[in-house]
Amino acid sequence: MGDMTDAPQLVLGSASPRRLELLAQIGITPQKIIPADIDETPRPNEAARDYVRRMAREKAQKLRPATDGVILSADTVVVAGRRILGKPADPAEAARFLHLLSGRRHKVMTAVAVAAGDRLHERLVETTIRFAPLSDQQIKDYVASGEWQGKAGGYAIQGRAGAFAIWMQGSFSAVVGLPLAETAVLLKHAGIKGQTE
Ligand SMILES: Cc1cn([C@H]2C[C@H](O)[C@@H](COP(=O)(O)OP(=O)(O)OP(=O)(O)O)O2)c(=O)[nH]c1=O
Repeated sequence: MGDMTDAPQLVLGSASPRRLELLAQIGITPQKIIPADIDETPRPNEAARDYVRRMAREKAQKLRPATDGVILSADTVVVAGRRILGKPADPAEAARFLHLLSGRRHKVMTAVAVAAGDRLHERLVETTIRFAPLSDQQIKDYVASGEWQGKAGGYAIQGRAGAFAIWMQGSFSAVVGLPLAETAVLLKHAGIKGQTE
């Protein structure tokens, strides 16, 4: 049997292996993966919410002209007070981020954008997490593990940093990079269904 559906093709506009795995978790396999390389510099005084939405949107818009089908992209940042923490550039920055997050509450914001035809829909999901106080040694060991690489805020809750998170309110999948409930709804409206509906 060939492909009997007339569902549009799905293009995942992301280099994140987490986003691909999260989609697989709800039975969605993109036909193509095309990471979008955009300038991730926040504008002066740009609010975190505005920034993360703009990033998700710009990733989708960058791919739109050359890409048919439905495009899914997302962006995740950690927000501590008024500071936006993206992916640390090096181990020293990862350690600085973890010192900042130690013993405090912070937010993880993930925006997801779905472009279909000339329409673009987005959702922003915010999760609040509280970290236990982290000792210098814990931070050193964590940075040495390398798990901070490519992760907003310098940690991955789905790995050993799960032990740092003593409380959270929001969406676990959003923290890992893609809010599954909201993504499923956006994709369904664009004609793409997973195995959960
Ligand atoms: C806070 C946190 C982030 N992350 C990841 C999710 C994202 O992949 C990454 C944030 O970087 P992003 O810039 O959102 O995404 P990316 O560079 O990985 O991929 P692309 O831009 O191509 O879509 O941090 C975790 O995996 N676990 C966590 O606990």
